[in-house]
Amino acid sequence: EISLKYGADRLGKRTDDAMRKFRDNRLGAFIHWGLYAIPGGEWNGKVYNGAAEWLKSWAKVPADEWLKLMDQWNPEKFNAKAWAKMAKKMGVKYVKITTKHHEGFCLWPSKYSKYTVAQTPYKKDILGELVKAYNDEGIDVHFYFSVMDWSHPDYRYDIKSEEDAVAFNRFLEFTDNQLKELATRYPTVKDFWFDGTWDASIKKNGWWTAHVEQMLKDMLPGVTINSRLRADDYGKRHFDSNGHLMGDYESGYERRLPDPVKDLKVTRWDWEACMTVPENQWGYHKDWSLSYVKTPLEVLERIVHAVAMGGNMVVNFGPQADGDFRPEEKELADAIGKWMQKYGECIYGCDYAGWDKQSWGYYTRKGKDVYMVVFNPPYSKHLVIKTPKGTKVVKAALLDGKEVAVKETARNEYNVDMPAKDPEGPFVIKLQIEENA
Ligand SMILES: C#C[C@@H]1N[C@@H](C)[C@@H](O)[C@H]1O
Repeated sequence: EISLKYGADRLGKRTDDAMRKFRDNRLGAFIHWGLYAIPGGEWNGKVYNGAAEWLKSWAKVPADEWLKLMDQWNPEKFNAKAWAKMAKKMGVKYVKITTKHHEGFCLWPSKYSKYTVAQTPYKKDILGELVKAYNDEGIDVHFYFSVMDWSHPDYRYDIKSEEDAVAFNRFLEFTDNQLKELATRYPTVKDFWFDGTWDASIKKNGWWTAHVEQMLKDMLPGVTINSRLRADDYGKRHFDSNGHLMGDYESGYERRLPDPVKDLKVTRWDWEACMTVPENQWGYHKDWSLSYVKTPLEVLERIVHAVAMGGNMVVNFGPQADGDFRPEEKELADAIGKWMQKYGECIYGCDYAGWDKQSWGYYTRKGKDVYMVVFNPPYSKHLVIKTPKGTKVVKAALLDGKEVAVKETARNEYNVDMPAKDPEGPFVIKLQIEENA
């Protein structure tokens, strides 16, 4: 291994209570909310089908013109308590909120920027209202923070001169100040999810990324930090030049998931995926017909897929400029919530089971309990199970206790019957097993 000053500072998973809670939460929601919700993907009469929160870039809008949108920021339908109730009903255990996206607009009254809610007609501290409302519902709050800031004159994409270096150091100090401000104002925050860290300017300042992780952990013991913040001495991101994960969990699975057979390496570390409901819209876009919109069933399968491989899943919501959610997102939250109400036992606190994936769906595991989450019931009406060597299946039952027949068909192979009554949707069978039998 090569020696690194700014590489991984720990090998293996964190085992403290705060990380255990992060892991056990399993299901989260993303809130992408900023000035971009006002134009919703349209600029000067042209609708852009790229990600709506990147409209400033697609339409080549100068920062000062873009930030004039602040004069229209007045979400009269915004109700933090209603947002928290919606999250509670969906069964999410945490919510990641965009404190500041690439545009530089801050959802909190930062004293280090003039582009904040305080300088809009709304005036009030939206982030503070949301932190309180979610926490009051027992939901953890995580902060999304974009290091890249299109509003700041000292931001640099690369460091090519002494002037660049001096300006970017001012920018890093500004960023430190905003992060300290967030950690001080909102001490119940449990996680920082950094984004906008791919530019050469940051990769050439790996020291700073290690400093930020340590600074936040000193201020908020137990806080978790995503791998996307980190760059090592040589600019390697997420995993250092020795292949060790930096930060507390891998955060590279954005709109994609590891393969349940070929990518089992991810089960060796903590990781969290995040997903959009349309093909690629994080912020509010007025026209979802421009791309495929995943059904609640397709969102649910991605949630189960992540947990089955020992990861978390964060489902994205892009609230409207008026502070309400679009009908499709309300319907999604309701559908997922109904399923979690009935079957959440196979998600919360669950992990990778270590059994060979079968075509009918996914396994999750919690201690001695192994769950079968069935998405694709076979024509044979038998769900084939292959157990690891020395593991026997003693009993199989639906979560309401009703048993289903299990027949051994070969060494470490079983047929589990489908329930007598068609469950009409993905369902769960809980297995009682004996290991080292
Ligand atoms: C690219 C990019 C960003 N990363 C996602 C989490 C969204 O914030 C998107 O704008």
